[in-house]
Amino acid sequence: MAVKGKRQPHVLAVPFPAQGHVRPLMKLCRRIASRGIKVTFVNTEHIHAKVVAAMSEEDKRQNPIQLISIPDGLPPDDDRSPGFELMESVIRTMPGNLRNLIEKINGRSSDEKITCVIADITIGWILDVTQKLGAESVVFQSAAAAGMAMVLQIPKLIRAGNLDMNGSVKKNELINLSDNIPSWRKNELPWSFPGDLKTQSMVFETFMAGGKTAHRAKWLLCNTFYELEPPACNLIPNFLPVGPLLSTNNSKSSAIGGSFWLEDTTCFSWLDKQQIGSVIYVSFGSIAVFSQDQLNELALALEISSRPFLWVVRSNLANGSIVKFPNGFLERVAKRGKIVEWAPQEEVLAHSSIACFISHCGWNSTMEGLTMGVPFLCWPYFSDQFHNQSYICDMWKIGLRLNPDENGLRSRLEISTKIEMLLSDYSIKTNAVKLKEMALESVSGSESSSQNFETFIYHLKN
Ligand SMILES: O=c1ccn([C@@H]2O[C@H](COP(=O)(O)OP(=O)(O)O[C@H]3O[C@H](CO)[C@@H](O)[C@H](O)[C@H]3O)[C@@H](O)[C@H]2O)c(=O)[nH]1
Repeated sequence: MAVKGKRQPHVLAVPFPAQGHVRPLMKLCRRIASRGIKVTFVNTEHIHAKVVAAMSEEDKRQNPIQLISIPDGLPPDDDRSPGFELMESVIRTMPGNLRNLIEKINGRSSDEKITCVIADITIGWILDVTQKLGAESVVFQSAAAAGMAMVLQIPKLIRAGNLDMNGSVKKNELINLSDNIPSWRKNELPWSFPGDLKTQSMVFETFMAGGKTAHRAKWLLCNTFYELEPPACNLIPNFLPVGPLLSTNNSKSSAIGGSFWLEDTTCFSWLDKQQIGSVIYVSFGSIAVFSQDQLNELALALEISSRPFLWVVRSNLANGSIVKFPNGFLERVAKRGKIVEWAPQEEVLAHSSIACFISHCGWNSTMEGLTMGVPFLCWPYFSDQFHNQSYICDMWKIGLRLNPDENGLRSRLEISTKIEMLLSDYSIKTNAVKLKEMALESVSGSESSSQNFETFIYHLKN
């Protein structure tokens, strides 16, 4: 309950413009809104259009948060792939656009005023602008607490000579934050863009700036739970892990919101027809791309495995080319394979027919898979995904790595062999079930993430 005479809370949420950032923040905002707090969610115009297009009419009617947009400064025909141009444009245009937006909202009436801004840590520096307009600052991390801890340690790592000013590891050594957090290797840091130093420097700079602001923020929220990564959580001041962030309803639609593509709900009737614990789910998030050779190897591995599979093949998965499958592949696997452009992933992973998850180890996929007790076959692509793989394989022991050959390819033999190894590994399955129980406990009643969320709601209202 808001205290009489106090301003009504009004939260403005600002994600970084990418699928893996928009979706978890939207899940959090839905939960906040479900507690009677007004939430306005700001996407770039380009992403706003995608998000709205992927919502059903019912979702739009039921959506408890207000969706609005600001320009991203890029020309309409830009493909807005994560990289230098997008980052540069966001840095150049977002502060001014947000200032104008907040001034406009605040000017409407005192009840409308923005009281709190939740910003993704990648663009955490915008909080320097919004704080001047009277809004409290809260930082959100859509990846692991370990990544957040790493960002906060950047100045120390530069002073110690571990990192240079481009965010590269100076001495070709491992970066270690604590004995119980997997080390980071060269090119596997959250800001790493191997082979593209210009983009990496810019991303590194924004992380550094976001980290500085985060030290001054009231709270640092994250889609993790304390029991999953205690040493990393302990390194972060004012930290409130509130994960796993799950969809708030079971309507088997895109009602969580925040999806950039229309979810193919025919997955459910297909999964219903498969045996319990039999289906290989294959999905690489929203950014990872593959060479045609690598796509062929994966397709042929799924064929060799003889198991049912559900494979998410985005139209842009083949690195700018049209996706092609090996000759006759689709016909040969037609009876046991389903290929979709975008799946309702969280619900798919929760389905009893799923046996394992071939994943790029994006943090959202990692949290969703572990919350559903699904073992992983890890295929990281860039950035934090390598560190997530270390968590999965070495720390939590709920998955296996895929090793590339001398040409950098994961061969059909490697993939099909590891699928069998994974599915016959009893200890991995047992660990996955234990972690699922831990994850679900953390969001139930009196447990850690649930309590942290209550603390945050109380703070917003009082
Ligand atoms: O068919 C699909 C495939 C994915 N998803 C969802 O899309 C999100 C994808 O997020 P994630 O698994 O984190 O992958 P990316 O899209 O690659 O996410 C980016 O953002 C993450 C969070 O910061 C980072 O961990 C990743 O490395 C980075 O690539 C998840 O919620 C999935 O459930 C679907 O709904 N349907």
